[in-house]
Amino acid sequence: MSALILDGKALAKSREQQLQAAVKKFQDGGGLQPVLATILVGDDPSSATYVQMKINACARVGMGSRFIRLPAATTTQELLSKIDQLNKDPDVCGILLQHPVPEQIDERACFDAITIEKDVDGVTTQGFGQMSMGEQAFGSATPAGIMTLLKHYDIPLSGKHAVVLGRSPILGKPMAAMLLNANATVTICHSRTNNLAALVAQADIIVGAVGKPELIKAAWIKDGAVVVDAGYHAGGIGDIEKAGLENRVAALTPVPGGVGPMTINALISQTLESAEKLETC
Ligand SMILES: NC(=O)C1=CN([C@@H]2O[C@H](COP(=O)(O)OP(=O)(O)OC[C@H]3O[C@@H](n4cnc5c(N)ncnc54)[C@H](OP(=O)(O)O)[C@@H]3O)[C@@H](O)[C@H]2O)C=CC1
Ligand SMILES: Nc1nc(=O)c2c([nH]1)NC[C@@H]1CN(c3ccc(C(=O)N[C@@H](CCC(=O)O)C(=O)O)cc3)C=[N+]21
Repeated sequence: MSALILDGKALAKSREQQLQAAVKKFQDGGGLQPVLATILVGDDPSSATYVQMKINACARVGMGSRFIRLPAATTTQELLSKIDQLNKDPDVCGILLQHPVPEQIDERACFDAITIEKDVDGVTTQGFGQMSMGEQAFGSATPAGIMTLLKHYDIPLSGKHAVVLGRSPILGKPMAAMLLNANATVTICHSRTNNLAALVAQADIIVGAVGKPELIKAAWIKDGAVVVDAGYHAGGIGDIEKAGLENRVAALTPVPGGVGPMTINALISQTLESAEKLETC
């Protein structure tokens, strides 16, 4: 058996073409250009690269972006007042605060200061709560992108045992809630989980989001499973070891070219959705 490759790069590309047409239609109908504001605090080079990738994606589909770069020594108060300004700015329809922020900043308070209407990256407590309850809200970008990818490839989720490794506020936890809402039976593992290998061995669907290169071993994964790797490390390595998996699992996401492009795609599609809902845009 040769695994189905869940090609996030190709899917994101074709969805960008549809988005580009939708942005044009929105503007032809009298809408203003949808604008995503991205905030980067500090000078971490990989964060700067990710933000640039998001700005480039906006440009490719004809959306505007506003880039706000703040010094590493920014205080919580200063960041909160910047977010408040963007909340009130009628030209901005989405706000992205790049994670992580320097440690003196209360990241949760800053995420939660983003008005729900403009939370196109799905990071607020309110958005998470609404999404978890099955109410309308923008999903956290990475798990939302993963759900779009699974849906595109008709991966069955109902009744399946999904094992999510990682419980971070913008990845593992919302991923688990989305899979639960799609009627999967969900197990969430984290750094205190005792029997990781045995739990992974039971999984029909595995989502790796631990932030440790190849922590999840190929040998733990059963034949026929669906393998989703959100991890991204230098050298094109994910959180899941892939050796030999292509010949025995049902489907897998490549790294790179899997989850990453779908994250950006979720962000920009949700930005257009926000523009369509907001009366000011
Ligand atoms: N492609 C994309 O678009 C994106 C990719 N990423 C990637 O996804 C990965 C996860 O990111 P993120 O969620 O932000 O990371 P965090 O560091 O915030 O969270 C990591 C999670 O993994 C858990 N964990 C750590 N070590 C172990 C272990 N030994 N066994 C089991 N669980 C463990 C932690 O548990 P505990 O809670 O107990 O500490 C925590 O819940 C990273 O590789 C990151 O680069 C992230 C965002 C977007
Ligand atoms: N508030 C917030 N929201 C995020 O969504 C968020 C964040 N903070 N902080 C950092 C992580 C990281 N992240 C990535 C997005 C795309 C790729 C991506 O497209 N990667 C390409 C490879 C790119 C390359 O290196 O060429 C791929 O996987 O194919 C990777 C990582 C979003 N994040």
